[in-house]
Amino acid sequence: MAEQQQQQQSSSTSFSPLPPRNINKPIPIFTPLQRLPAKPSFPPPFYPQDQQPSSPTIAIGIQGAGLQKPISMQSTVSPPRTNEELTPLIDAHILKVLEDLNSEKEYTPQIVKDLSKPTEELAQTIDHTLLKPEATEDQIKSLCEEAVQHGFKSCCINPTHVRLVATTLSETTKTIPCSVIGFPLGTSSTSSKCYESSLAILDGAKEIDMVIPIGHLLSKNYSYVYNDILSVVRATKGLPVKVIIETSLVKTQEEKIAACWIAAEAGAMWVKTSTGFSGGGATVEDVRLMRLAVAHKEGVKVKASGGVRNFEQAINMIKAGASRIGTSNGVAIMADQEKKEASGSEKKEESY
Ligand SMILES: O=C[C@H](O)COP(=O)(O)O
Repeated sequence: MAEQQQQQQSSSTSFSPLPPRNINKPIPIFTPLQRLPAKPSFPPPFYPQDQQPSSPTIAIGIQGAGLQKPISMQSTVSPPRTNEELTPLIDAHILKVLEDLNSEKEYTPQIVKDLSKPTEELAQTIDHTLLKPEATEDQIKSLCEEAVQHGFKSCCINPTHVRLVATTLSETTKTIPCSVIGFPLGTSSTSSKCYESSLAILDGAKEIDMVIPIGHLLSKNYSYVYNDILSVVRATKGLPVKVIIETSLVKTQEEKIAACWIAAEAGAMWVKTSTGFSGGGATVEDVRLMRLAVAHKEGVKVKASGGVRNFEQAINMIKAGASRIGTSNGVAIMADQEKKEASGSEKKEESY
């Protein structure tokens, strides 16, 4: 009875944002009901007019997060864009980008001026990544140590490791925690992605890398994809969101351009090629295409990720238009050239 009352109270309490979490404090143990904030600090997902859920009680996945009693939540924000509205805009954009692709002569990277050797500037383009499910705490700590040592931009990890990374990196501002969301499939509900993002941010994440619902993109259900990204962007309250398109599963240039346009329009700051978990990674062609596909939106950048193993590959990605490299080979990338230089000077010495 008391539990029932508590649930009812919880569903009718006025909403307030989650308090900031002190990352140095031990994590309290929550029951699912307690863990759920009285009201999520993210806005409810937006449903296009043509895709309103049949019952408002399923509009947000709160039941799955611990509540027995469904909560009715209707968005008070103006309705998002419908497929009918989005499709002609996307089709026009596809034509324009394909034209640009054919006519572009030259591109000069704005970042990393010296492309001949690893520099601090290059290190600051690297998201030092460990996303394997079996990653141990010691390996995550080593990831942080390497990132600090080389001056990488971020440590990119799964949400379960964000708190450890935030604590380990608390002395530095140069390297930040970056959490993947809906990773690696992108198939979790929009509400789950929002909630996952909110918790990751409370744990200390400073950037969010989310995976799009790929099947919805391939079904040309553009409004679903737009809504998914927009909801996460709003949940992150101004932190940069990178949108992973998973280019190995999105076969055509048209679909990749559509994904980039939607991400940029929905407020993402980055489009990112790959998770590294779906059998393919970043290619120079995709990075170039994605750069052109977001060029209309000032400030939106491209992250190349998946399969970038050495310095040369990293530089090729930057030359194609990547401003960030997501890689589990950051140390090798920085060492690669140093090794080449060392063996070069040995050869010189030998020849004297
Ligand atoms: O998001 C980044 C990727 O998972 C990194 O892929 P990688 O392990 O092939 O470098």
